[in-house]
Amino acid sequence: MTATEAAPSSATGEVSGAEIRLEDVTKVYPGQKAPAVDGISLTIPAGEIAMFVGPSGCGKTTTLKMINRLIEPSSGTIVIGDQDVRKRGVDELRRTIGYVIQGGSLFPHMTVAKNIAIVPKLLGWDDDRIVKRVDELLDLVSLDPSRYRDRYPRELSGGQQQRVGVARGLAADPPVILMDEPFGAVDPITRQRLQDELLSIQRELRKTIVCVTHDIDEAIKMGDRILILQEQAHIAQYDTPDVILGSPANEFVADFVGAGSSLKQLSLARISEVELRSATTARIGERTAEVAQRAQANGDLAVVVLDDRDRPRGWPWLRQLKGETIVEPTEDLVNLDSRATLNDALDTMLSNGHGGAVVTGDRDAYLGVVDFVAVTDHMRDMQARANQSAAEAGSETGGTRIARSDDEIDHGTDLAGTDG
Ligand SMILES: Nc1ncnc2c1ncn2[C@@H]1O[C@H](COP(=O)(O)OP(=O)(O)OP(=O)(O)O)[C@@H](O)[C@H]1O
Repeated sequence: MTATEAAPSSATGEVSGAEIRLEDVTKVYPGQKAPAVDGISLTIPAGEIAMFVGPSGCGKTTTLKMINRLIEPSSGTIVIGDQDVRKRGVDELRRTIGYVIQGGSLFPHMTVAKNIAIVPKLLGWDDDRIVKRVDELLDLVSLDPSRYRDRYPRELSGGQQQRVGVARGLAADPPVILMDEPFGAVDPITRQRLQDELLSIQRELRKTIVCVTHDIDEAIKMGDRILILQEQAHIAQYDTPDVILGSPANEFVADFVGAGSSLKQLSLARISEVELRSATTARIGERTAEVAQRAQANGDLAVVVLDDRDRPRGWPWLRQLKGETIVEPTEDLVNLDSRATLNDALDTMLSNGHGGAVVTGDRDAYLGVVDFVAVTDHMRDMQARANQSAAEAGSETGGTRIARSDDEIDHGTDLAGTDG
């Protein structure tokens, strides 16, 4: 097995990605004097998500596209696993690197299944294996295979097209996936869902993912590491989100990340840190009277309806339960993945009228319900901890870092105060 043919991913969460190393990589476009990318060196550990952010024209996309040789570097070395990408045929290289761009870029004349199967077909997989893989991937990106495999891209919403784009990027189980503004073209709620789905998929697959984004909140939410670039792809800072938020390396980073970072700290805290409540659940086909009785005994006014794979399908109020048995709900329930951020949680809670949200884990399976009080309590705890570490940092170092923290804390108080 070569370094770029990773072992098939399993549900165990083992790393199936490969390390990516850039060594003094430069790109000068023909006819230009100044390099678009000027000697960047960077290591992305196997199994991590690296988010590239920076001002327009700073060289994010050029850097990304040099990894799969859509753009050839002028000098320097790029190594994936233990192989120099220049030593590999361009076609073969690209088949082992997933590539996902804005809108999914699906071929309009091909069905969803055919779009997903492009690379496996090129790799000569037999038909049975391809059919199985396509269904498995549609399932993974939360599209019911029987409903969607034979549709054409025009018969899908923007978010669904983007999901198919992600499925296509994953099709041949590549160790490395490159993404260029993958969720740039969808509305905020769909964007949040797609982000959550990608995080959930990544929890299982542990690929190495490199993703260009314009959205610093997306970078904070998704990234194990964030690369902040200045002009000509000079590195302003490359670190974990909490270090970048807590200790920006310079003014450029501080400005870029934005003032009042406690709001952004909410993007660091995950639902998985908050205590969940176990709400009354019901199965499709169960007798309504029994479900209502159970809910009343629990003091619940609504029940979470689960399908046969434990996936929440709806969250009807008791008064909405008509008929003898529980039927498949028609509402479009917005679930929260346990890796969603507290920011996402607040958005979802404010839009559904339940004062809470249904939380799911791997493969969209039901975990529990998070409510408004639990989130605001958690925010208060976070703030108390931030206060304490600011005070401790103050007694050690004094000065500017404290001023910044005070600023952050004020914003935190505002938020908790207004919404809670
Ligand atoms: N094919 C090309 N020929 C000449 N110059 C190019 C070419 N592609 C990009 N550039 C220039 O190289 C620089 C970096 O471009 P790149 O697209 O990598 O930036 P970016 O950070 O991804 O920008 P954005 O956020 O706007 O997409 C820019 O100054 C751009 O104008």
